[in-house]
Amino acid sequence: MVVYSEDHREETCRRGRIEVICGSMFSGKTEELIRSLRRATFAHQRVEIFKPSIDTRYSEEEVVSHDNNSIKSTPIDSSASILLFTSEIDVVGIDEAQFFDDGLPGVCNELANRGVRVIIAGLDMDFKGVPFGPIPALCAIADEVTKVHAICVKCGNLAYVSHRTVLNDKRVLLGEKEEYEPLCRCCYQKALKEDMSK
Ligand SMILES: Nc1ncnc2c1ncn2[C@@H]1O[C@H](COP(=O)(O)OP(=O)(O)O)[C@@H](O)[C@H]1O
Ligand SMILES: Cc1cn([C@H]2C[C@H](O)[C@@H](COP(=O)(O)O)O2)c(=O)[nH]c1=O
Ligand SMILES: [Zn+2]
Repeated sequence: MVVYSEDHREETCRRGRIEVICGSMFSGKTEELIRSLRRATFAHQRVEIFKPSIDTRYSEEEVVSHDNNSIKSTPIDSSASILLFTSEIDVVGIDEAQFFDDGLPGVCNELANRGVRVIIAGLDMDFKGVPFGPIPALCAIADEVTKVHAICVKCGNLAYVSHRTVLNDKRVLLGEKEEYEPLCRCCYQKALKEDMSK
């Protein structure tokens, strides 16, 4: 039996592919990314990990999950830089991909066409429920898309969006539990109504 995310043929054969892990905040995207990249390292594959340099939330140099799991990464400003670091690499991991520019899908396609396995984690939607940055395009060109879910902090159902709990309308606002809560569709609608009446 092949367990979810343990398809060893897909993990280890050298065929290029694009895998997207998306969902709301606290849905386990980074945990899943780190797990896949660690497994690739155990399989003696050459792994390189990138994150946008604006994401300094927990660490400048590491990808860090909400549970404090971490893995070393290279912070970069532009998706084009990924191509400079990835000759002789088998697996490329990218976290917080929603913050990258629209060149990212082209870069991932080029890597996959060269035979690289590309694993991308990112928010599918912003706090307004609008598809975020290059993630929709990445989902379209991906060989595999995994949508993960947090638990709605109001009712315990599966969450689908990250509700911003502080007053700020900018699309990019780094944050954690002080600024965001994962909510299901129903609780999100209620929360938006409450926000409007404040
Ligand atoms: N409401 C929640 N639902 C699910 N997990 C949560 C929640 N709040 C905190 N967590 C923690 O967040 C972890 C996932 O963190 P992480 O992989 O960094 O998520 P993401 O990258 O999607 O934001 C979970 O393993 C869990 O311990
Ligand atoms: C919804 C939303 C989130 N952000 C920020 C908040 C965090 O710093 C990251 C998401 O991190 P995670 O690993 O998925 O928990 O993105 C934002 O800037 N704008 C938003 O709309
Ligand atoms: Zn709910």
